[in-house]
Amino acid sequence: MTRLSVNINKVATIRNARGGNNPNLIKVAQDCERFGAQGITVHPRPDERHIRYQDVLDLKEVVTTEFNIEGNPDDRFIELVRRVRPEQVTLVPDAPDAITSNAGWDTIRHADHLRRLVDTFKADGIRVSIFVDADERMIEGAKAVGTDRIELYTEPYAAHFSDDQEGAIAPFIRAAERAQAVGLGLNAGHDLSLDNLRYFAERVPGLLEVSIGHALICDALYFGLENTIQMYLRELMIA
Ligand SMILES: CC(=O)[C@@H](O)[C@H](O)COP(=O)(O)O
Ligand SMILES: NCC(=O)COP(=O)(O)O
Repeated sequence: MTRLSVNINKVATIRNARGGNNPNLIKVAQDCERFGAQGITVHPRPDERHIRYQDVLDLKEVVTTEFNIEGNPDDRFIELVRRVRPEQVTLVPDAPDAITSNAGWDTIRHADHLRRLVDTFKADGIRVSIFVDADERMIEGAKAVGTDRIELYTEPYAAHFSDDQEGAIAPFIRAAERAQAVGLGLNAGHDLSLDNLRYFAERVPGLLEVSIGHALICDALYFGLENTIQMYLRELMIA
């Protein structure tokens, strides 16, 4: 079964808009878990425009499901992750000025850097996932640096889903098969939604986890957080 990790970045974005503590990120994380989420994902960025570094420390005290910290491994991020020791760290190569993550790693060009990071985090007992495009060479490169899992960057799938479902999913099926063949665990995320999630989860083999934030929090405005999480979980309950 594919697990749902709820990315709560957008909740922090709303909180930060007024400088107070409404909505309370800690309570939202706990409620996501109570409503069925099997993990909590955060993606702190250097400008702390949504998740603050202190949030990550505070969340560590309360999250009882899988805690997944995503981000670009600069020195501050590495120090934070090593201090918090979440169940999983996901390495994402996003530039500090990127609006959101917009590409996976070139795991061949950055092999030495990634290998050092993987070794460091694994020595701390943290599972490592590397964010990659649905490109078989990049998956083989990820395997070569010793990561436990990869996270497939699903924005291209989401962008093409409405006009060509089969074409949109094809590279992701190939990528997943490659990951399985080389023995890597498989996560996926970015722009997954109630529209495109079931089709993805039904067709991509070995999908262990999806992390979903933007669309899920938008849906919660209409359906409420509890209903929304249940709706996403239903999309993942595939016989
Ligand atoms: C790696 C990934 O795809 C997500 O973590 C995404 O980057 C969410 O970040 P934002 O909420 O800042 O868009
Ligand atoms: N890793 C992807 C993630 O955490 C959430 O991405 P999105 O659903 O906010 O696009």
